[in-house]
Order: sequence, then C-alpha cells, then structure tokens
Amino acid sequence: MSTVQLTGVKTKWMFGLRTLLGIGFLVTSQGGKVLSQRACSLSQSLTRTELPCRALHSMAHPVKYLGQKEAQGIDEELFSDYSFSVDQLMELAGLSCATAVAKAYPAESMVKANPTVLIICGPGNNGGDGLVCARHLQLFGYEPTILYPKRPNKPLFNNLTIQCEKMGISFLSEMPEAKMIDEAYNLVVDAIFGFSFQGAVREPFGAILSTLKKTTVPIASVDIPSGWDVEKGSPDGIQPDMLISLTAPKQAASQFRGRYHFLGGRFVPPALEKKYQLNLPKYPSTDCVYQLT
Ligand SMILES: NC(=O)C1=CN([C@@H]2O[C@H](COP(=O)(O)OP(=O)(O)OC[C@H]3O[C@@H](n4cnc5c(N)ncnc54)[C@H](OP(=O)(O)O)[C@@H]3O)[C@@H](O)[C@H]2O)[C@H](O)CC1
Ligand SMILES: [K+]
Repeated sequence: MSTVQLTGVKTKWMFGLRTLLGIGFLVTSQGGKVLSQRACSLSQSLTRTELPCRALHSMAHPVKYLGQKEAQGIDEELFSDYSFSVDQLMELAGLSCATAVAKAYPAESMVKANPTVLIICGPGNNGGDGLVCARHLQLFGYEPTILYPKRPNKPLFNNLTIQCEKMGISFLSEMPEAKMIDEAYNLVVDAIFGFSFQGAVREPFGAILSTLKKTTVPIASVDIPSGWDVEKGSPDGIQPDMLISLTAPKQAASQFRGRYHFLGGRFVPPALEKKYQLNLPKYPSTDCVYQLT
C-alpha cells in the first residue's frame, strides 16, 4: 500500500493492474485524463477485447451519434410502436447506470471511508433514471444520497421516490456547497437533464450546475452532461469523468473528454436498431453495459 495526495485528499491506493488500466480510482478530471490515456494504450497492448478504446471501436464498428429529434423519435417509437412502458425502460436504464458506476468506481476502491455517492435528479425521465440508479447502487453496497429538488406529481416518480425512501436512502433538502460535496462524497451522479433539455438553464438547476462546476469529485452523467446542448455540447459546462449514453450516444458525446464512456439501455429491438442504423456494438454476454472508452 502506498499513499498519494490528490487535490488535498489523502488517498490510499493499490498499485495493481486495475490502477494501470485507470479503473476504479476517484481522482480529479485532470488526473483522470492522464490515467485515461495511459489506460487506453495499455489496454490495447494487453487486452484488446476487454477494454475497447474509442478509436479502436470506431474503426471496426462506428456507433451512430444521435441528434436530439432522432433520440426523441426512437424513444417515442419504443413506447408507441413497441408498447414498452416508461417504467420498464427506466428500470433498465437506471440499472445500466448503476452497473457502469460499479465497474468504473468499485465501492471498495473509493477514497472516503464510506462509498458515498450523491445523485442529483432532474424533473424529467433523466431524473427517474437517477432514482432507479440510486436504488441499484444501494443494493450494490454504495451509500447513495439523493437531491431531488423539482418532483413531478406523477405516479411513476412518486413510486420511485417511495422505493428509495423505504430502502433508507436519504434525500437532501438543498444543494450542498461545493466544498461540502468534495468532503462528503466520492462521486456525483448527474441525472438532471437528458435528451429533452433545451435553452438556457432555469432555476434551481442553474445554481446547482454552477456548484457542480466548482466540485473536484468525479461526475458521472446519465445520457447527457446536464446543461450541455444535446447536439453541440458545451465547452463551459460541467466536465464529467464518466458518461453513460442510453440507447445510443447523442451528438454531444463527441465533445466528452472524461475517462469512461459507457453505453447502456440494452433494450433496443433489432428492427428498431436497423431502422435507425444505430450500429450498436455487441454487448458482452449478459452485460447491460458496453464500455466505449
Ligand atoms: N429511449 C431511451 O433511451 C430512454 C431514456 N430515458 C431517459 O429519459 C431521458 C429523456 O427524458 P425526458 O423526460 O424526455 O427529458 P429530460 O429528462 O431530458 O428533461 C425534461 C425535463 O427537463 C426540463 N427542462 C428542459 N430544459 C430545461 C431548461 N433549459 N431549464 C430547466 N429545465 C429544463 C423540462 O422542463 P419543462 O418545464 O420544459 O417541462 C422537463 O421537466 C433520456 O435522456 C434518458 O435519460 C428513459 O428513462 C428510458 C428510455
Ligand atoms: K444528465
């Protein structure tokens, strides 16, 4: 065991193969980028199939990056033509997010004494994915806490909220300051906005995103980094360490500079994939996520 100082946080870490691959350690995005590049080249020379990097993947099998209208069209078709319910897909989406988090940030390697995770949920289905993710993270041995400032009064979201409460997950009444987040949590899951986000950010989310920009703990964004234009991204926005694209990446994902890009939401019927020419990668075995980078 050795001890290193990362942005003022005393961090114990094992220098094993996992470290070399850049998986499982919570560092700032700057440190993350270095590890990420390292992980990519190492993985290519060691295990090409286990940790495919963006370039490797895109050469062999380019996944389609969706525009906003196309993403909403596929979503709509899943519900209308294929008769899925929102609850069904949200459960699979949220489970994918929790699984991706567990793969990239194993609870046992978190730098704080407890594997605490702050999950910030927005007012739409992206927020619902966050609630499901919180529930599964709890089952995976993490200590999730939820901030859910704008709750739609609909059975779906009420039920998801009750499920989390009954599982002993705490809900915060207000957004903590950046310093407090850095002290108390290992990771923030950003489930504020997904592919329906448009225009200038309205409160209370403007203040929440400003605070998130000041934090140094890694951020894992669900589907889109919140506040980013769904197609063009946002150079001044939050810069997550992880992105979990659901169904297929959106065009903004091409601006993502974090370490981990996962694909989740393994629920797309083959005919729909073919119609939209999604070119989804083959998920390994029974996995519900695929690591793109
Ligand atoms: N097919 C799939 O891949 C599935 C993905 N899922 C997840 O669903 C989201 C998309 O969900 P949707 O409800 O359509 O939209 P969002 O969650 O992105 O956001 C809608 C809410 O956000 C508010 N909003 C929009 N823009 C702003 C803004 N500028 N400022 C503040 N608030 C904003 C909007 O408010 P309104 O007042 O405009 O109504 C909505 O309340 C997708 O990304 C995935 O994460 C499904 O879970 C499963 C299927
Ligand atoms: K998000």
